[in-house]
Amino acid sequence: MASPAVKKAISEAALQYTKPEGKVFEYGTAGFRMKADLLNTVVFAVGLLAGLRSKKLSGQWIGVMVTASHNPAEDNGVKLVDPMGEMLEAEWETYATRLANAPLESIADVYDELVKEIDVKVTNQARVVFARDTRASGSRLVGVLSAAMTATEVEFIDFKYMTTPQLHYVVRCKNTLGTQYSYGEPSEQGYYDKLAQSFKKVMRGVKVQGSLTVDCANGVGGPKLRELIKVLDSGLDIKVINDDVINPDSLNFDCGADYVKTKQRAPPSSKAAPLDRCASLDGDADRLVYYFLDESNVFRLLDGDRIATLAASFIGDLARNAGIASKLKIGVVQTAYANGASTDYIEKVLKLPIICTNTGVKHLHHAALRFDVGVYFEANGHGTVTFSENAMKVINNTEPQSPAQKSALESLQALTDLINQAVGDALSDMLLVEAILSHKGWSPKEWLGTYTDLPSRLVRVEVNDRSIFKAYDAERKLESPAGLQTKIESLQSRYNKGRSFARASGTEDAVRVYAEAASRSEADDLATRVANAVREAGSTDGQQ
Ligand SMILES: CC(=O)N[C@H]1[C@@H](OP(=O)(O)O)O[C@H](CO)[C@@H](O)[C@@H]1O
Ligand SMILES: [Mg+2]
Repeated sequence: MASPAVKKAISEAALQYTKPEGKVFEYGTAGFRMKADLLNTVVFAVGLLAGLRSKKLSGQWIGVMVTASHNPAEDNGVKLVDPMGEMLEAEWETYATRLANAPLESIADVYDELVKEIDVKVTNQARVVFARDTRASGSRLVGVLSAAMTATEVEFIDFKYMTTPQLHYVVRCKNTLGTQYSYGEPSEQGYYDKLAQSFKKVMRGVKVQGSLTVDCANGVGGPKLRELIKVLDSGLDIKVINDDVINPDSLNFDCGADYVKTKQRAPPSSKAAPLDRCASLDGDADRLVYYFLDESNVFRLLDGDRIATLAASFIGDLARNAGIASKLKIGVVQTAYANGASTDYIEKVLKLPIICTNTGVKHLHHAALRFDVGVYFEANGHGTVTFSENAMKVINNTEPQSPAQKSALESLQALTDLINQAVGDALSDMLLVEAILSHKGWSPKEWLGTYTDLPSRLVRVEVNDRSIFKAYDAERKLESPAGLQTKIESLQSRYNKGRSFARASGTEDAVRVYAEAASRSEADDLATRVANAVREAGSTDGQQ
């Protein structure tokens, strides 16, 4: 049971805030996310829960990140990070939702109910690290977070501005410090040094060709990339663009990974010439996409599926060259949004197993852990590679029998440090891509040439109640509304290589429809027809 003093402190601190009327909060795929001025009481609840989570886990460090990623500048959000740098355990999402919806007058009681229900030893230590992106509302919100933690006597460290993956990194470092699993120095500098040193190792004997233009979405990735460049002594020429963090409205405006992926075009501010290598980060630098203009000035996108295939093929080659391929189960994790051509390429050319999961990185991450080397990416650019304990052992303990084997093993070792295994990380993924392209001697054109994407279309459909759209089979099929799945299947069968599915978004009040087919017009046509069917099912079902 929480002490009366702590309960009183919670109540007093809570009453400084006002709960937005009639709003129901839910801890979704990306934590809580909404207009920043509605977030005070939610962040307060998250501060309380972070302390409880740490106490429950015997004082391990928990992270709290204040960000709304690629959303507009006026939004903000908050999410919790578990001890190994992974997303909050699913069961705790419901506790977060409960606390966030508790009336302020009784929030201390709800806190106490949770203490009993989850069986938290309140006398345990609680330790939390937090950081925020560059949104103007961030400083107010970390103030609220600190108030909740002060009331509940939680020890905390404010890491100020950080990218989301940097915070995940720090959390994992804090909890592994001094153990055999030590992940690194728990500081921002420690993060840069680890990336720079491992990149240098991976790049031994190869040279980067040309320069890389990086669009930082005018978010926290800009200043952080500049810090990274200071320690990257590797011949990589990075041109930083869209790194304005002074003008608050510029964040994610006409730039960034989400803009590039959804609009299928370069940011208007980009001055890159044809065949120049370009990349875009999102607002909190956990998403990355590459692109270039071809000889005819046509925009060419290299998205998360492309990064996954590039990484899987490179790691597969290294494992073969190191003579350890038979000891490592390498696999790829995708969602239904992965382009069918990438899935085909992984199965038929790379000959690797694939797992398809629900949308949301936590699902992909979880599935990736089933492989020794799990390469996972969402098409939109979230992703990373995980290495199992067995993989680490094999990579670190195999005695090389030849110089070629030695060099492949050293590259693999360096890759395990270069890759942020805690979470998808745009800066780390970017160095990974640069290293692979350098090793292969590829420009983005050769990378694009590995396979041809099927034209695809993503449509957002607003319906009365998206909760009636219930998906199964890794969200590739719908069990309700009744009859809709049959209709979608009949529509897709009319198109060459047609594939389409619809699912309720986990982050927006809408149903997303995806369609791909052999030609642009067929993909567009299929998407439109399925979207119409969804709209119709959404409205008739509401009236029944
Ligand atoms: C099609 C799509 O891009 N969906 C995104 C989006 O999820 P939805 O559940 O589709 O709204 O936001 C998630 C969180 O950022 C991200 O993980 C996911 O990939
Ligand atoms: Mg993001």
